[in-house]
Amino acid sequence: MTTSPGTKICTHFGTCGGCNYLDIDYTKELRKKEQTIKELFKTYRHLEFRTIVPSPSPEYYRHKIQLPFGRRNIANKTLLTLGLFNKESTFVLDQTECQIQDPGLTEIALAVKQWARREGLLPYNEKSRRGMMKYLVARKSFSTGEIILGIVTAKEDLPHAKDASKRLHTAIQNRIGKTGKFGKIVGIIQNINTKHTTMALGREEHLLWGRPYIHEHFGKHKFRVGLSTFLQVNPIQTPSLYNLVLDEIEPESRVIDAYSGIGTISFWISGNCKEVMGIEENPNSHKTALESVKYNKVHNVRFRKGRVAEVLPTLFGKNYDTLVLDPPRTGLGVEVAETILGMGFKKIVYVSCDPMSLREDTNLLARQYFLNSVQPVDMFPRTDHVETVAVFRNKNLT
Ligand SMILES: C[S@@+](CC[C@H](N)C(=O)[O-])C[C@H]1O[C@@H](n2cnc3c(N)ncnc32)[C@H](O)[C@@H]1O
Repeated sequence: MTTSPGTKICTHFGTCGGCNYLDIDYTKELRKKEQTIKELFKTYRHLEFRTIVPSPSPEYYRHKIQLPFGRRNIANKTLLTLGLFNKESTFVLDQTECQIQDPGLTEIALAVKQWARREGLLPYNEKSRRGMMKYLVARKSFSTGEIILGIVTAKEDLPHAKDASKRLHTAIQNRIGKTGKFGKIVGIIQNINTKHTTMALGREEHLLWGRPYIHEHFGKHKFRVGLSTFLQVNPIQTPSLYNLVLDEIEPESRVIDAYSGIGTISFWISGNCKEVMGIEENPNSHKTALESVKYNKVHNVRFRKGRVAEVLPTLFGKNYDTLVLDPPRTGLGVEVAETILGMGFKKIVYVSCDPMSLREDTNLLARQYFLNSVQPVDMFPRTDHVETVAVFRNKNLT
């Protein structure tokens, strides 16, 4: 079996919970993903299945990492590890390489692990609730190469925080060098998460060095992105995804962009719209979206903060004709679907990162909307995940 020309299979493949398809040719992987979507939606009549959009790069595309710290016996020594969980989620791998992460982020992860070992820091243990180090979260801008990283700790008092963070900065600089080949570190943050939860990030942040955001560009729009806001992890493929949404927006449309994050889709489609209203619950994402309105001098985009289930009904009767949806993996659920059915949008463009919840939501919307097309987009090469853009039309308005 072959992968893309020149690709060697990662040492962790088979054990690591990250990749599923490193051992097959990328074209074969794409056909498998297309088949999954076709199979799931085969009972929908008159549906147009579009060909999957391949990622421009099936390797090194992830520009955000969220890696847990763990502990392993390596060469008869118990050592702190940093990497993804194994497939069975029973231990954290000692990551030495990764073929889907941006190489700069892999270098950062290696530097952080060496630093934590030298400092004698202990990984947090969920059972005993002892230890300090929970996660490394890092994000790199595709357009500027800027990198921020967050060390997530279980307690506030990182031992000798000031000196330890200086040593961390030096360790990272030494690892990634000054040529810019791996990117440029602009901020180091301590994020404190005292809760026993599956969420990586806590609410409290201390800036240890630099600034807490990177500059990222999408098309002609610029954003300042922090650690805790959502951003597509494959920025190389994101323009293709957003263009598929834009293609469905008729000129002078009045659009609601629900689950808008920092507003990247809202800004992307704004040139074709009379008005766009984004809805987002994460306060940091909402704040970033508002700042971006000023920063980019865009006058037809607005944002409301809150849960879609609560904000959407307040926009009833305000003449929005098109709804863009980009929910988390759980999808819309009954309450939001019922609200949508009561609002009479002409068209719905649904960006989904989970085909199963997309199918459930399609059934919920079926009373008033027929599914016109599904277009798979490969945002997550080498993994099982596949993104889909689905277009729905109102049965009463076509
Ligand atoms: C898949 S992301 C999409 C973001 C954006 N469209 C983009 O392309 O970057 C989903 C977003 O929905 C937000 N979210 C999740 N549940 C929500 C809810 N019930 N109401 C409003 N926003 C929600 C998340 O914070 C996240 O920013």
